[in-house]
Amino acid sequence: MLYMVEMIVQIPQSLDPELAAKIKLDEKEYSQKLQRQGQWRHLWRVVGEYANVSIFDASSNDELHTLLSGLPLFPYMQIKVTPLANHPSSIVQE
Ligand SMILES: O=C(O)CC1=CCC(=O)O1
Repeated sequence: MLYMVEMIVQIPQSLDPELAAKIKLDEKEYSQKLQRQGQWRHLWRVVGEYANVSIFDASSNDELHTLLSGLPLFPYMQIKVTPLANHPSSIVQE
């Protein structure tokens, strides 16, 4: 199943900058692993915001929740999930 996932990152100013840098590196590694596995299909930056829009492919809501809650930045993000269905006019059916 495909999901549109919108993430807004809000790292507190009080967080140690070295720790913040480490979490961002871990986030990159984690996201690239999921992208290589095909579970994180698209990752787009929202222009002008510390936010992204992504497309995930997960077998269930529970699997998606596990993937998202494993994000190193999870404690510092607002996440909105929208499940996607095929559009009848689309020439690509997933
Ligand atoms: O910078 C972001 O939008 C948060 C993020 C998600 C995957 C990644 O590598 O960074």
